[in-house]
Amino acid sequence: MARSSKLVNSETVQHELDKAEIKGPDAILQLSDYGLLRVGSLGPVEINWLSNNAAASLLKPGFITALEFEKQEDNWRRVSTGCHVIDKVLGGGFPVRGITELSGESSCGKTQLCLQLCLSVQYPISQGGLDAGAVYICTEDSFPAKRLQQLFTTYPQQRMSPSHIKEDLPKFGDNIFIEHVADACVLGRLPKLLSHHSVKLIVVDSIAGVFRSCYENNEMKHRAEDMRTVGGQLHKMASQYKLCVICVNQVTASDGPQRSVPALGLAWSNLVTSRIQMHRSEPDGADSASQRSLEIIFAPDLQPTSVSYTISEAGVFGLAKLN
Ligand SMILES: Nc1ncnc2c1ncn2[C@@H]1O[C@H](COP(=O)(O)OP(=O)(O)OP(=O)(O)O)[C@@H](O)[C@H]1O
Repeated sequence: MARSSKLVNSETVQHELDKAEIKGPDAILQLSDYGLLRVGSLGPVEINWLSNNAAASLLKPGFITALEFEKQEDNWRRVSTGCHVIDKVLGGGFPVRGITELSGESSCGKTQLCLQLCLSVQYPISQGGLDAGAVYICTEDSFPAKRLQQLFTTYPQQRMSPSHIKEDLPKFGDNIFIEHVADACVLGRLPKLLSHHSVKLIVVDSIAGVFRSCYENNEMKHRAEDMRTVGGQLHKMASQYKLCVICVNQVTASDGPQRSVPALGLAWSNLVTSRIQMHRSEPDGADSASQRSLEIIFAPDLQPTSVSYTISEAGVFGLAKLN
């Protein structure tokens, strides 16, 4: 580590990192403060010291070339949702680093938002996309193909002003790769696909579905190991291909919208870089704009905040606050 502090015993911190198998500044920065708090016995002072030093060790002192600058930019890109209200809360969109978990009650709109991102990622970088395709891995329900078809026509109209709509819109359907898998081999064919196609978004809908079926009660340790393996693979792909990974997750023990707890427990939570939760307070059929909200629970670079949204034929769109 580049800096030291009288308050922090760097050897103890290093020991805790080694125990948790967290190697290098990249891995440290991919964890939120919440995630770091769960690493051994680190306290807020150590975490602050650790994050500052990890960031400092990545920042090269002095001049960098324009090419290096552009490469650094690639590490911090985001996929716009196509809605400036939601993007504002997300710091520009969904990040291409680490794992972003999108959790929420049934029918709150998680799948809708992910479908929308599969289109948005295909837009040019200048328009908030990443000029690349998406992989959609369904682990539970079948892929909502009809709804996606509808979005092909409705989403671009809402996303851009009519003067921007041109005939050279991306051919959305050609760049979305769909797979149905329901076990821990969920990422089996992905490496090959990623090496042959330009993909910048992976959606796993849902991550709970991967670990639901094939474990008995006495196999929880085995399940946690599989979770670490799958999480590690996703982190590796995100960093190697600089792509955005979104894991949809269900919530359990929902006792009012603020108390919903994402499924899979701590073993999974420790692997998540950013946790975003969608809420829906009324049953289907009673939709009203203010009854849905999207909340940042934790993220390394975002404030905990929330925004109301509505779902229309064109997708998920935020509602600007009235002053
Ligand atoms: N064409 C549409 N127009 C308006 N709203 C729609 C449309 N299609 C779906 N919705 C809304 O989206 C909601 C379902 O969202 P979605 O399928 O993303 O839920 P989910 O959070 O993924 O739920 P689950 O966890 O059960 O899969 C419904 O409440 C429905 O009102």
